[in-house]
Amino acid sequence: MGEYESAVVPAVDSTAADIADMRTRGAATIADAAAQALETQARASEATTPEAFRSELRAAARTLYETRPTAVSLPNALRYVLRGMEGETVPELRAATIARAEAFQRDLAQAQSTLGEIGANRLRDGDVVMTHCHSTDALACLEAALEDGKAIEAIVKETRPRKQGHITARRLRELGVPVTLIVDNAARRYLDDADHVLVGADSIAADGSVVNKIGTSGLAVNARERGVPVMVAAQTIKLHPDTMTGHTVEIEMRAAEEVLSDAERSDVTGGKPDDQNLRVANPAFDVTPPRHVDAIVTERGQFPPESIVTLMRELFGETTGEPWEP
Ligand SMILES: O=C(COP(=O)(O)O)[C@H](O)[C@H](O)COP(=O)(O)O
Repeated sequence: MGEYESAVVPAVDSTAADIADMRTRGAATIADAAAQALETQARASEATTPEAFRSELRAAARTLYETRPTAVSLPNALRYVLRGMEGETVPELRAATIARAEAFQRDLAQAQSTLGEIGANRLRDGDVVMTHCHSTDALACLEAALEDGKAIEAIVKETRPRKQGHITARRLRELGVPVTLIVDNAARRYLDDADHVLVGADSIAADGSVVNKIGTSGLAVNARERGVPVMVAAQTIKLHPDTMTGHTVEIEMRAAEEVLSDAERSDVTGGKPDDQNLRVANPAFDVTPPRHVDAIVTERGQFPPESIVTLMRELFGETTGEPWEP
């Protein structure tokens, strides 16, 4: 344990646990919660020297960062807040960090609503949209289209194993959108009824590849074959700066129990739950190549995936490095 890790406040640990256990989930929501946790750390810090304050905030950032590896919005949020940690005294550092975290959360909400308005322009009155998982950025596009007075229907993929499609279906029903909920395996059949596939992203790589919930890439391949355009709604916080220098995005592997309960395992193994030759693979995300994506919609406009790198260079320069690095 580093010198300052013990000074990380319980609220940061509980935010980290909520992210790791997916009580807080979805890339934008994770980023928002992480910024909020750094703000809480800044407010609660009992550091008496600027060096101790900075170290505590970095330790908090590291605790948050180590929860889920795939969504780049998390390190991007941490990096953004820590870069604003400026000042010569503890009160100055505290005030600057709090202001920066608050600005981040405001900008995040604003970016989502701007993105929604841009994405809504792609949707016409009467369109049917197929969704996968639950993405607040994707829903922002649908919400803006509804506000424009367009009638929209949705085909919502259940999204195994965690069934985030239920969250999407609930939210869409709250908005008055007629929903057809389907199991993931029915997606190809129902693509014939869809005018768009609309998904979010956890990370977007410099070559325009989209990292999103497992099953997105298969959906995109089928949609391309069926001639249904694939639209990815992703705030620029989803752009992965490290991929500009050749790094790949780590795909999170989650617990076997999400796929197979203990009782099911016992059933499958004929009462031998310790059978080492029954393995469960549970990747949370996959990578959709740019050729299967029609448009990436951000708060800075809509981009063909191949040109997203120009936006990345503009926003991040050549930035890499871990968020907690001084
Ligand atoms: O893949 C997921 C969520 O996966 P999980 O449920 O494993 O977190 C979402 O499509 C993206 O995170 C975008 O969401 P948003 O648009 O809300 O950032």
